[in-house]
Amino acid sequence: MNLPTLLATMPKAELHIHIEGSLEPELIFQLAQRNGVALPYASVEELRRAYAFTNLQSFLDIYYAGASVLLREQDFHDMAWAYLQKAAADHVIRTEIFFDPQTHTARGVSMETVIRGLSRACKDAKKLGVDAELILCFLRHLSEEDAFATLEQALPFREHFIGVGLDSSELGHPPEKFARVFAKCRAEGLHLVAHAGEEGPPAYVWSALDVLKVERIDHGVQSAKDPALMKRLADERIPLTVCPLSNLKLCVFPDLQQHNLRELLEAGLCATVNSDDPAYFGGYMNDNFLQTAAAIGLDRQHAYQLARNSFEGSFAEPSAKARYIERLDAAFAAA
Ligand code: HPA
Ligand SMILES: [Zn+2]
Repeated sequence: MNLPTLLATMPKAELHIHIEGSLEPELIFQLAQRNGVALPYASVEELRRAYAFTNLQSFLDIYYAGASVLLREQDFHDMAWAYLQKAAADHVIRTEIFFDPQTHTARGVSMETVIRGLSRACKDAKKLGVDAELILCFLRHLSEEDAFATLEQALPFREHFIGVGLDSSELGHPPEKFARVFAKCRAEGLHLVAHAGEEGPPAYVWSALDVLKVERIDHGVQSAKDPALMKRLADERIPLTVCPLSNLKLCVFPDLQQHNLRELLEAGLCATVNSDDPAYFGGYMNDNFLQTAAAIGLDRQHAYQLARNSFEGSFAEPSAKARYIERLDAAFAAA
């Protein structure tokens, strides 16, 4: 089996996907019509043409505007279901999905509407052969007080999400701004992750680990600038959820050939490949794997390690992890 086919068909986990970032322009227009929401774009093509980003903030402005069409439980379900079908087609057998409740509650949509819609789609995903879980993200450009209020609204639905994360504008909003709310989440037994070192410095990765006590770093590619941090990440096998096409589209790297994924892997880090916001960045999981492999020259061993890292880095129960890895080994043995 050639490498592209192996990359596409190997079982894998996705650990970094914002569900609002899976909203395709076609679905944005359908939902706008269904809900009577006016859009500042005349057509799907015009909206797609606006997807020319120069950095994280230029993307976030359009991403939050796109989410304004989501009003009802069914809308959240339909968005997640569309993503889960794409994930299944890419041989994703486990996915841990971020959602941004503050983007919706700030518009008057209830926490219950958001969580029930997404959670129903995750349960339905079993029919597709995908184990899907939810991770609630706090928006870091808002206050910690706002994050506490969000947690309060979400706790009645505690059984519907497995952890919390931290996303949105990184620069100027270091992890330590959220020290107290993460401590509370930890006491609640929630898993903890945070975006760090996407555009921000290695210091933000250190504080995500040492102050927030996160179990995984989302992005983390700037860690390569700090040898002591690289050693820590490798020694402790702290997973990095790397998103190559996102990094390309948000100009974190000038081109995919210069992406440092290989460097991270070869330094022994638990690096993984993920899609981040696939509707905005030009590709789902297999697009990320195939384009990155071609650009930086990944081989069969890298492919195996990336898939294995994705299961190792997941929050699945040990028995489920073992089953996933058995399926991976069987796929490589047959290939
Ligand atoms: O890549 C990202 N970084 C920060 N916040 C985000 N929200 C959606 N995608 C991202
Ligand atoms: Zn992200």
